[in-house]
Amino acid sequence: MSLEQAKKIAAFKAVDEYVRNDTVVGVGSGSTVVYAVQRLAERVKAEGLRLVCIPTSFQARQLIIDAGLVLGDLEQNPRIDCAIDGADEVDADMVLIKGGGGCLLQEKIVASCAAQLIVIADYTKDSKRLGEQYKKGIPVEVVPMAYVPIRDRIAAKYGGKLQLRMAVAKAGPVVTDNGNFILDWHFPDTIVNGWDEINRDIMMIPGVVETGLFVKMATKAYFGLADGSVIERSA
Ligand SMILES: O=C[C@H](O)[C@H](O)[C@H](O)COP(=O)(O)O
Repeated sequence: MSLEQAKKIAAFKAVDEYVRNDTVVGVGSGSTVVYAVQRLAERVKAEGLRLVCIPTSFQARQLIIDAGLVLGDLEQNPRIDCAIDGADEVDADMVLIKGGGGCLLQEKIVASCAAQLIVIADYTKDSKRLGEQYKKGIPVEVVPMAYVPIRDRIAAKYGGKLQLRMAVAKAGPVVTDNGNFILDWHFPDTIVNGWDEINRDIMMIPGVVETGLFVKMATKAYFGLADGSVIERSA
């Protein structure tokens, strides 16, 4: 089974188990969420479900609109029943790295408004510790004018290297949906836990907007496996 199939079975299972009539759904970002939106649209059509979908990015908004789903926002729906989102890595304690695709701030806001954050992923995201499989570091979204002092402070305190994420089809850095830059922190592999404190500490640096560390947020994770099965992990 391909990686895409593994993403799809995880996404379908999450939607089937968590979404029912009148659910307000947070729609995450990334390549796995595409399958979740596909399944939401299929079920709306087949079962006549009434759903409201709250996007976590420009991409998610487009997915919702293109699928003909009802688009909502936090002004009208400050309480979300479940947010369904991908992850770059999930550790044994259900700490997540997110933001590999540049979306983390709105994802964390939406997840914080949700009764449940459900992670959907393929088996390459399932790790004992962060950095075991995902090698692109922990994204930190920062106000552009502050990227150098923030970079230097995190490196001085915790070690490792922080790289300004550069755009591919544009000269210069990636600019997030919120107009910010992203520093990817390639943290030293001596850091294996204590992410809650590290996250809080980094968040206190002026100019840090959000980190891609999601600690104590995910309630359940579905991992699609190569053999066609899906395993679940709960917080
Ligand atoms: O910035 C992107 C988001 O945090 C994604 O949810 C995360 O990168 C996982 O994306 P994918 O499902 O494409 O692996």
